[in-house]
Amino acid sequence: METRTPGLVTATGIRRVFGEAVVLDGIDLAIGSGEVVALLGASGSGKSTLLRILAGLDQDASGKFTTSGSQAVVFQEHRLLPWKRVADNVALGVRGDAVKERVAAALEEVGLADRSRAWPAELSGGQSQRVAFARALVREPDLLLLDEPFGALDALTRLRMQALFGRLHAHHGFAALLVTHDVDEALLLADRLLVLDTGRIAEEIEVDLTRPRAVDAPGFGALRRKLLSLLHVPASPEETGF
Ligand SMILES: Nc1ncnc2c1ncn2[C@@H]1O[C@H](COP(=O)(O)OP(=O)(O)OP(=O)(O)O)[C@@H](O)[C@H]1O
Repeated sequence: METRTPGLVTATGIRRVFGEAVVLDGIDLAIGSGEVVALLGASGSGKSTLLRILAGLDQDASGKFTTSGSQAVVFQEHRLLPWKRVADNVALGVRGDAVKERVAAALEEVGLADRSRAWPAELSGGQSQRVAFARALVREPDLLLLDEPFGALDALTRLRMQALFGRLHAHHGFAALLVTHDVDEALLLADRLLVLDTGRIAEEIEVDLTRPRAVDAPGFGALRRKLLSLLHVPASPEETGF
């Protein structure tokens, strides 16, 4: 694993308003080298807004933040250019030496070495999202910003993609901020969880589960129940009532 820059993101007092609505109201956040941080919260709690601010895609927030190292972003939708073949999509905007070889290596890593000449329209949703990951990897990011990257995939493909993410992280050691609605995904992948509620980070949880992780490993269920309760989701038979 390569050595990465420590303290990739440091944010203090991030505030974002849309008209009258205060969406983020003083967010403090730090992401260290190689750390995977999952960001959870109800729909509309401001997860994507925070990710967009950190990615530099929303420049109208107040507060302070610094980032160091290189970044890549993966969205829920793959955002491939339909008129470019897979390899050309991955290579888009990449500079430096041996781009062709780096693109081939990234496609190999996501299991799509044989689809480099395909058009995006010829790929399944899961394959398209693999290409989106290859496009991020080829930039050799210190930090990946992931906005529900598996949210549009069917349940089985999502599990495969989570495993792929785990392998890529173990190999490359990038840090990641993972916006997700999926409690199991957060517990499988993250070192730390942040729960957004009414504009603030309401809860921060260290995930002290050993790796490799599995949903039926000891401790997983207890953390899952705690997280669902923080997210106000009924989990026990008494709460679900059916
Ligand atoms: N460009 C915008 N203009 C006005 N309001 C916006 C804009 N972008 C986001 N918002 C509002 O900010 C709030 C937070 O939106 P955001 O997309 O960050 O939430 P989220 O937690 O990612 O939601 P979801 O989980 O449903 O994707 C919402 O109330 C949304 O309507």
